[in-house]
Amino acid sequence: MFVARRFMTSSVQPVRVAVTGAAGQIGYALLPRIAAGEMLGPNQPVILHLLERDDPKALAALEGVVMELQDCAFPLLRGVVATSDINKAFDSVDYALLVGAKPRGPGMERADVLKDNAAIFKVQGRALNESAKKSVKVCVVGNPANTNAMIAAANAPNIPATNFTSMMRLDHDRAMAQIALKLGASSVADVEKLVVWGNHSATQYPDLSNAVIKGKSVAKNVDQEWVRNTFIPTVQQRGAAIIKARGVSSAASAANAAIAHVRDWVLGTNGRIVSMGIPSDGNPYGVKEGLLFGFPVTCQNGQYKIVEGLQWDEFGKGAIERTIKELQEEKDAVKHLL
Ligand SMILES: NC(=O)C1=CN([C@@H]2O[C@H](COP(=O)(O)OP(=O)(O)OC[C@H]3O[C@@H](n4cnc5c(N)ncnc54)[C@H](O)[C@@H]3O)[C@@H](O)[C@H]2O)C=CC1
Ligand SMILES: O=C(O)CCC(=O)C(=O)O
Repeated sequence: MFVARRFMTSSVQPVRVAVTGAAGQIGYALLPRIAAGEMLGPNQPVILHLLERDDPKALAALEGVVMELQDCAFPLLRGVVATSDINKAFDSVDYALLVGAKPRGPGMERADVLKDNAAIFKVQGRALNESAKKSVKVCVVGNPANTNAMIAAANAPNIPATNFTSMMRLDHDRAMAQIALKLGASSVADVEKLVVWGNHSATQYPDLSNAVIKGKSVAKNVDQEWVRNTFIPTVQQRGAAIIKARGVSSAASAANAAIAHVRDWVLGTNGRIVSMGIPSDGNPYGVKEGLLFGFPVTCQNGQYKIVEGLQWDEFGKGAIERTIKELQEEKDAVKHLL
């Protein structure tokens, strides 16, 4: 299936954005926002490349999504390629949001979908290598996101490994919201210098030890009992809580986080710290190399940079060790795909 539509001309050249799993629930929440300019800015026209499984139901649903995108009459949307052909989907793309994968159900951990999903990311890494621009920026959302991003990078030798990132932003935003709720911040945006380290899983370490609200230390205004027994488990288990409540996994908040992840990477964070899953090679924190790990970063001119100099206390060191161990176990389980 191939659908392309032109609307109007502009002096700014359109960029190509691939979204996999485009007919899924995150895709449905994500695509109108990309087409509206929320991800790449209000002056940047886009051509969407939408990939779905070669399955009649999935492709019929995708056709419906394309019709709705047309019906929104987004001025920045300069074309839509809707396809189950992976090379067409990644042809000359500047950005790729790899969302399409099997979500976990109630009672499962994210690592439980590793076996089913890992193979998808080998194929997609290879196809990106063959068809995408060498400068393509990749954000992996499909779970387990960190390890999937590592697999895709390992199968795309012509694209810099640093261009493959995984989404930790939902965890970051969840943690910001919990702190703002606890301390009655007038806006979540007042919470700064928060970090979510490690894996997008129940071993992640949401770390508020450096966080501030309007310059005031968060850690000094909350007790350790709340941090360890409420804040950290709430953030770590939020995905499961949403699956339990909705019957399906988070979609609106996941799409929002994907938009924020790519927007900040491309347009910059103005000095604010955000959490991104990035290759651990050469990191200043002594995290084992060869992993895809959530780090604090700032972004400028389309590049991310790890924020240096943050400290972990003994509790933090233990948490970091656990999340490294889990990522290493995931890596060992997929070594045949690397
Ligand atoms: N990193 C994060 O913070 C989050 C990750 N997720 C993950 O995102 C993924 C997608 O979630 P939903 O959209 O809710 O799932 P969904 O099941 O609603 O949609 C997934 C879509 O991907 C498609 N798909 C599956 N394999 C594909 C392939 N090889 N190529 C192209 N399309 C393919 C399916 O046909 C389906 O339309 C899941 O793995 C989920 O666990 C979800 C929320 C947050
Ligand atoms: O939890 C899951 O497995 C799916 C959604 C997700 O990753 C999340 O909400 O954090």
